[in-house]
Amino acid sequence: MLELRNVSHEVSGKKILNNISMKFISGRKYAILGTNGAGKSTIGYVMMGLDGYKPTSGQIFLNGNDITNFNVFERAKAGITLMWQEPARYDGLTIYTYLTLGGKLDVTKDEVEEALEKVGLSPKIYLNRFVDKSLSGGERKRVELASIILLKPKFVILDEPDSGIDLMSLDMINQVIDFIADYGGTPIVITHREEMAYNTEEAYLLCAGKILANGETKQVIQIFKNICDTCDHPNSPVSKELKIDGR
Ligand SMILES: Nc1ncnc2c1ncn2[C@@H]1O[C@H](COP(=O)(O)OP(=O)(O)OP(=O)(O)O)[C@@H](O)[C@H]1O
Repeated sequence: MLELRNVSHEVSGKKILNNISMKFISGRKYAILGTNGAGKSTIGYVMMGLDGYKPTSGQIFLNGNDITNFNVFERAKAGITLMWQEPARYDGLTIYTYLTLGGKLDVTKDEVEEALEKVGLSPKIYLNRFVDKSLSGGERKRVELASIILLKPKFVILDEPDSGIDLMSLDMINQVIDFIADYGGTPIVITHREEMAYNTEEAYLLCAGKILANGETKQVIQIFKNICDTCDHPNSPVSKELKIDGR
């Protein structure tokens, strides 16, 4: 289990995250839902341990061990992965080299081709393409999803996985999310779109760095629609956390 306990994150005196507590159980599918600027990506960066995103207060635990002071490499080694909203480019690396970690990953060429097919990239066309600016943003995102299929990380934070990918591909992304849960991993989908959250089981609704609601995804989406869609002061949180029964 990955757990955030009373995590706050301040930048120049502004609380971007305010006393966040979250639990992510292995094999369960999660969404972190909220409008633009709610603090969703910041939570992803804090969980991943990126430079400059150490909690100002609070702790992060992985299977009961305090990993608050682990850096990004130590967290990656421990099984936490972040799929960026804007995936990185790796000039000079082919998709095949990238996906096999330069041959270090114990996978066959067939498995690499199968992973590419699962994300809608024809191996014949893409295997030897470079992971550089010649790939579109959506193609790079698909390559990242193929990498998740091959690496099978324990906790996968997917930051706006559908951004840059056409709507038709929502099913493909949902299949990857199911695949992660099926191998016992934990997908954590960061999104401002309820459509992207529907395939998860549990959701956290964020507003102005605070948790407004947590519970079964369908119920949290209902609250998102009732409160956030009609809110005339986005990112000014209502005063108390809404608890949903039957968690
Ligand atoms: N370094 C920083 N300095 C000042 N404000 C920051 C900094 N980083 C983030 N913020 C602010 O913190 C808030 C949360 O940002 P974050 O990127 O986590 O939101 P988000 O929910 O992921 O939004 P989006 O859906 O637009 O990606 C925003 O108001 C953002 O402007």
